[in-house]
Amino acid sequence: MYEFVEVGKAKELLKSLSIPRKSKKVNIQESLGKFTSSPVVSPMAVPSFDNSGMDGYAISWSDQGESRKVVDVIQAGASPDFELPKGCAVRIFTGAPVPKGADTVIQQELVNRVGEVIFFEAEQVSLGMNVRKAGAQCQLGEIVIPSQTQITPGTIGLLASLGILEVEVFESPKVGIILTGDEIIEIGNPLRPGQIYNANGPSLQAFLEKLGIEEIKIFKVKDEASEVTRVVREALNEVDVLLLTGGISVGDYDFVKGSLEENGVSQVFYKVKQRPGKPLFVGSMQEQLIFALPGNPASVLSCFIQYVKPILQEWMGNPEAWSGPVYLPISSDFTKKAPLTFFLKSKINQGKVEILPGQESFNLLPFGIADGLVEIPQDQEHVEEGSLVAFYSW
Ligand SMILES: Nc1nc2c(c(=O)[nH]1)N[C@H]1C(S)=C(S)[C@@H](COP(=O)(O)OP(=O)(O)OC[C@H]3O[C@@H](n4cnc5c(N)ncnc54)[C@H](O)[C@@H]3O)O[C@H]1N2
Ligand code: MOO
Repeated sequence: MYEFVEVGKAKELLKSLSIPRKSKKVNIQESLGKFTSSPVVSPMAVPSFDNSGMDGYAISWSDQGESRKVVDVIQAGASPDFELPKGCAVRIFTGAPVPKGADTVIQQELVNRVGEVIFFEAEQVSLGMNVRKAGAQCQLGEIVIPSQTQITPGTIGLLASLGILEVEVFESPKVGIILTGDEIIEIGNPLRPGQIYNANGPSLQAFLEKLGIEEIKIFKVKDEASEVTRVVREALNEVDVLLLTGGISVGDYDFVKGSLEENGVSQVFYKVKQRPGKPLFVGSMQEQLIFALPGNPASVLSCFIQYVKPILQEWMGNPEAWSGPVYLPISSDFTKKAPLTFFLKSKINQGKVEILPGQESFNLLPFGIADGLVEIPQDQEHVEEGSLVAFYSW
């Protein structure tokens, strides 16, 4: 049971958790952004027949001379059952099958046609030119997409070209969000004194949707111990990953940690040497993972990006889930005193990263324009303009 761990240790603990990934078959049109859970094997050779790569004339290269008699026409979609006679050519179009006996296509720009005879210069022609051979793209049984590949529009095109209707992908976990806090009001309602709008819920929901989480359940609970325990139990019956916001600090109305323990959740770690997001709690129960995010909006978003997002990506088969930050030069000096890792809302301007004003953990203003977070390590007090800093994009 770890307490007040460094950021690196927190990530190490998360990486060591076992993740119960499941896979399912989906229609290729619904697979965009998901990761393949097994290699995709080609059910056929592609192209399945030799075909022309140009509009022109199909000939046999070994026939002698610089002219041929045109004896037929083959369109794309045709299935010719004749063999090209010696010394002859057929008019052919892009994508049309090259007939038996022909091995070379001369594009029409290189040909002078007079009546039924074509003339060309032999030195401009080479054996096999403009013929797309059967199996040139892939052979029957060949692995065309490895496991754990993210499906892009291009991948979908490839799958369709192979006649594949469904693809096996990793399922996304069901994620629950429990919002705690008597002061939290849904947008669309008037605010009474002491109340604030629920910012964490909509923002977490958007993050989850962006990651491709398909099932999201939202729960709201009053700051009352028995209620928090009841709603945690209800949520744990329904989801694979449970996120909570607020109520994880040490206040008299912070009931989340106790409620999780009462429901049998074991602590992986509690509190991280970071700002914002210090009171983060991570727990596990059988195959479920539980993240109690500190209620301040900046803490929620920082903890989500640093810890929840990579776990969810790993769950969904992304091999780059923990690949870490990119390094960019910082646009001005930065100094901190506290021996904590800082995560700072930042914007990229002309290749440099700028730390935005308003870094307090209640302040959402910089999130309006930020591109991501800069990480300043725990023991570093000063960063000089132009030096490289770790940057995590959304
Ligand atoms: N005595 C101490 N007090 C606090 C400590 C500490 O170490 N000792 N840590 C502070 C830090 S750091 C953080 S972060 C917060 C975390 O507190 P909780 O997780 O218990 O969160 P709450 O108190 O419930 O809420 C904090 C803050 O966030 C607002 N909030 C909550 N939910 C939402 C929401 N859905 N949308 C928008 N804003 C939300 C809430 O109104 C509070 O202002 O504890 C410090 N205190
Ligand atoms: O850990 Mo808190 O987010 O600094 O306010």
